[in-house]
Amino acid sequence: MFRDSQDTKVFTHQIAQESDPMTTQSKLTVRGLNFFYGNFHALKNIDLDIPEHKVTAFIGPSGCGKSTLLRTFNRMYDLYPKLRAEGEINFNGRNILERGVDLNVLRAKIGMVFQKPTPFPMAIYDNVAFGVKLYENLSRSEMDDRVEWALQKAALWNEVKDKLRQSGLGLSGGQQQRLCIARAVAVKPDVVLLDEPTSALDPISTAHIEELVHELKREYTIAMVTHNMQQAARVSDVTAYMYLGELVEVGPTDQIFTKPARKETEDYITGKFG
Ligand SMILES: Nc1ncnc2c1ncn2[C@@H]1O[C@H](COP(=O)(O)OP(=O)(O)OP(=O)(O)O)[C@@H](O)[C@H]1O
Repeated sequence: MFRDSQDTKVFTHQIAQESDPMTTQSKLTVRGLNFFYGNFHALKNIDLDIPEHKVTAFIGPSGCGKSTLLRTFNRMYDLYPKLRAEGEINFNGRNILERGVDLNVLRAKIGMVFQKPTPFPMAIYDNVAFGVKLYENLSRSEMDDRVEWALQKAALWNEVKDKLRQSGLGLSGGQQQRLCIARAVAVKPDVVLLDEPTSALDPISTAHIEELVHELKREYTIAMVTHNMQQAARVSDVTAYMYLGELVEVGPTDQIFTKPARKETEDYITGKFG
């Protein structure tokens, strides 16, 4: 657990000693991705590799397309008519934008946590078990084990183990967000997408989630949208800067924040723009 910003710095430094994120095998490979909201061209020719077992952060001014890009990774946009993606997003040997992809399976493999905590109006236990029941036929004791495992992964078990039958809506905002993370990991995904997961949370809950993200990347690949550049610097291995639907620059987080290759990136991260 982070005690103060000094601890956060030490932790971030340790993480920075890990393998070069840009040479790590990629989990999602995006090529020539374009996205349209009706006639509006929201993502323009995106090429990007999301490295396995790393945290990739998307930054950029409001409306630049960060959330849109994240939502293409599990085709969340398919819930709405008139939205269209073209190009390739390769995941486990398949272009997930193709017809015929089973979206339920895709969303189990590429889970998503939203900006506002969204627990289901049901017991804490059932919040975690709900998705698992859709994909697996577990016995009662296997399900108990899975629920405990997921809540442990989300660093929530100790706080809720004595009240699993109480409503998830009775938890604090930070606990609710960890419950949503437990729900996402319970189905054993490969990738977890986090869309501004801490923007509705207080600093202590935010530190909890950031620490959790560090832990989760050991087993999962993480892609995260954040408005908070300090958070991107603290938490991510790779940072991607977007502007007006284009991917301006992507690279190791240390490099993007200290020696960006593009002037536009530098202007944004130094606060001259945006
Ligand atoms: N449902 C929609 N219909 C039409 N246009 C949309 C829709 N959702 C988003 N857009 C537009 O697409 C562009 C990208 O939006 P997106 O939400 O991806 O940006 P963002 O970088 O995540 O912004 P923010 O940081 O404010 O959340 C914006 O111009 C936005 O107005």
